[in-house]
Amino acid sequence: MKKLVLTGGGSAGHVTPHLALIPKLKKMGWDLHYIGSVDGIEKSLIEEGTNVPYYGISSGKLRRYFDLKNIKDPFKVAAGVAQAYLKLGKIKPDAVFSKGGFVAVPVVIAAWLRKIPVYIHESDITPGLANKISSKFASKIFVTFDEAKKHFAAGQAIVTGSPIRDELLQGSNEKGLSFLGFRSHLPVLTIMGGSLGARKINEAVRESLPELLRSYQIVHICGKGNLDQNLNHTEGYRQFEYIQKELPDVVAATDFVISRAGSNSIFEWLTLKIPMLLIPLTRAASRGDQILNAQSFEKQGFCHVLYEEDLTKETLLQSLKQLKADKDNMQRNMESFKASDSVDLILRTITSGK
Ligand SMILES: CC(=O)N[C@H]1[C@@H](OP(=O)(O)OP(=O)(O)OC[C@H]2O[C@@H](n3ccc(=O)[nH]c3=O)[C@H](O)[C@@H]2O)O[C@H](CO)[C@@H](O)[C@@H]1O
Repeated sequence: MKKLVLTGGGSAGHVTPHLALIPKLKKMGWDLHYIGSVDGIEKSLIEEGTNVPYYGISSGKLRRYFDLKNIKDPFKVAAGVAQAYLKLGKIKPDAVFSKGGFVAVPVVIAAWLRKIPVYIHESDITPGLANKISSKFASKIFVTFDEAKKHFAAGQAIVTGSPIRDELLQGSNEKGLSFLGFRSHLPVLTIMGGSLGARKINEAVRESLPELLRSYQIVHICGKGNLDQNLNHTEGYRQFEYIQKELPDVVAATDFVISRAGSNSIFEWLTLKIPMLLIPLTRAASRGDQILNAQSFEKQGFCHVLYEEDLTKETLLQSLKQLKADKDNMQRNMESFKASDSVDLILRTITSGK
């Protein structure tokens, strides 16, 4: 039986593509194992969402800026490499597949030391630091965007698009409404501030609630620790830290979305043809990857964009009005998008061992 070690974490975008691949890999007879951090979001997503055995290793953040933790973290990364090296020695996988994030770097280095082929996937137009480092040790790099290819060595990258979980496309509108306690008299607006939530979006939404609730029923995915208990009994408003199992039904019940521009999320909304208003993470808080993602979608007529610097109660309400008015047009543009068979492309390459 062929063995594959999966790795990636730190935020859900570095894990959910694995969730799309796992059922098919199992059907093909692969023996799967996951190496992640001791307590990152990847641990609960894998342990609760699959029966793939999970192993936690030490991990440190790699920063481009000065921070006192920069002194301690290289030791944590070195410890992670040693732990991953031992684990890989026990599992003896045929390959390692990394979806990026800092925890993946020690696993990739350990795999390279053991001469195990490494595959990685990059979801954004520009690679993150973890994937930039990992690419030096990888045989092939799968990328979501064609524009990402130029950041890697010639011939190394394959455009596969974004692997999307099958179940996300099979949700039920009725089940979604019933789970949310909603009726069908008003459209459902889902707000998803990235897998870790977004403070500024949460504030603007909560400030605009009285106006929003006149026109929409609201699902607010606000991230861990961001629930507002005062709003628990607000009619037509449901808040969640994260939605795992019920997400397919919730998206099936969704008419409009306000979302961060994380790559996996926006390709999911696009595939589901749900009109989206994107509020990308700022350059101050990131390398600007979400801005590029959002601009690429905007150019193709798949979304409207509201920059966080311009986000106020007024601009939020105004942007939503424009989104509603442009709905049919946007959905027509989305119809022209043909998703690549991402899961199969990735599986074919990993299986062929090239
Ligand atoms: C802050 C940060 O570093 N963000 C990055 C991170 O975003 P983030 O982790 O938010 O990633 P994405 O938006 O790409 O993916 C989030 C995933 O989580 C899922 N989900 C989310 C909320 C929820 O309640 N339930 C649920 O299942 C979504 O369906 C999606 O599959 O990785 C992305 C892909 O590299 C990057 O583009 C983002 O810039």
